[in-house]
Amino acid sequence: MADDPEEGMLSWDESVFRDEHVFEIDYVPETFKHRDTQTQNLTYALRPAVRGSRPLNVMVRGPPGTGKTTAVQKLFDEVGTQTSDVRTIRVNCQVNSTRYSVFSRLFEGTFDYEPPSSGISFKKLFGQIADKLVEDDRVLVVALDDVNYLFYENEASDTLYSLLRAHEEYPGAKIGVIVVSSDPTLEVIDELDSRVQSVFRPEEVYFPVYDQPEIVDILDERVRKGFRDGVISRNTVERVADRTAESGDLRVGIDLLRRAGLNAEMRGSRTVEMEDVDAAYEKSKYINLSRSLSGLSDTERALLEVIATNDGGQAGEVYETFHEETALGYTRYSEIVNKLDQLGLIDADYADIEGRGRSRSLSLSYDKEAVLDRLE
Ligand SMILES: Nc1ncnc2c1ncn2[C@@H]1O[C@H](COP(=O)(O)OP(=O)(O)OP(=O)(O)O)[C@@H](O)[C@H]1O
Repeated sequence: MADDPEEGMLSWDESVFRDEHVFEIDYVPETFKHRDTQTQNLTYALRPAVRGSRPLNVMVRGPPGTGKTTAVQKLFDEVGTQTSDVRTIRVNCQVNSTRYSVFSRLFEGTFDYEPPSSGISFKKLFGQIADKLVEDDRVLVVALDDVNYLFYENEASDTLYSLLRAHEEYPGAKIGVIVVSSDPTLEVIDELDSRVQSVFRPEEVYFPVYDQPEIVDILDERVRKGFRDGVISRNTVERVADRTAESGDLRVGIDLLRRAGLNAEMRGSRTVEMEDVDAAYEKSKYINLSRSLSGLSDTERALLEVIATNDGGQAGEVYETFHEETALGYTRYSEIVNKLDQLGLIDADYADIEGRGRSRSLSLSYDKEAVLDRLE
């Protein structure tokens, strides 16, 4: 086949990629540029844990795709190389969005197996985790990643309260918490109950969006590892970085490189050109949308679909259709509307309606077809 490639197609052993894996979501970059201050502050907060004491709590904030999860991952890896007396567990709150489910994950991280599926009380679950910590004389560091999802479900205060007061109920238990929020509009401390505020005074670490030159610098490593030599020019990488800077999310840039590479191959080209990047951007720009949608439950998706088909509709009318489809009541409906609004998927604005006072109109924040396509 390599001798006689069909016109316009690369043969199987020809590729623009050297290693496509570096563009995938679970790839942990070797170098972590432009995050020195943040890494230092995080390390400083965790130093006491390495010495066997309770670490400082930390609040990490910053928009999506600014390296927060990567920083925590790298920090936990580093702690692991220093000592085995600290247990580090990262909880993805998009998946584990209630106190019970956060603690189930902590149980799993502690014992290496899941808690009994028949269900045990929260108190028991917590007791077993704490007893094991004290027995092993280990410090536990919990990273609540995407903690904003706990707020959307009204579970943040209870979860933090349990973690922060653990040492009172279980003497000898040493737990530190890193909360990571990717919702720039969420005032984490203000939104907590006062009983939590009085015990939670975290160090703050902020992750700003990367600017265009920083993005070029960071993407350069992926380009060198992921593409064969000479496949993509500096100008084209600059274009990728321009697009990425518009969205502020580094994931857009990584996804753009991969899709542009695939587009080039589809054209039968051995080089990635501007046109490949521009075509890829039509998909890559929605990476954040896809990510938000992937965390939604069936009912949340159902409501979003109703809103999409009645884009700009009044909250009351949308509710009627939603209720017909799901039989859910108004309270649950309002909660989901708020969550979709907080996630940046919809805009729920109050407007004066003639003769009917003030009412909310619900409109999509993204292109309708883009949402409907991805909901299918
Ligand atoms: N400085 C950097 N160097 C190399 N890669 C980076 C850097 N910062 C982020 N990345 C990459 O960008 C992607 C997104 O980063 P990460 O998941 O850490 O962001 P985040 O801020 O946690 O996002 P979210 O808030 O949406 O969870 C990952 O693929 C990560 O490897």
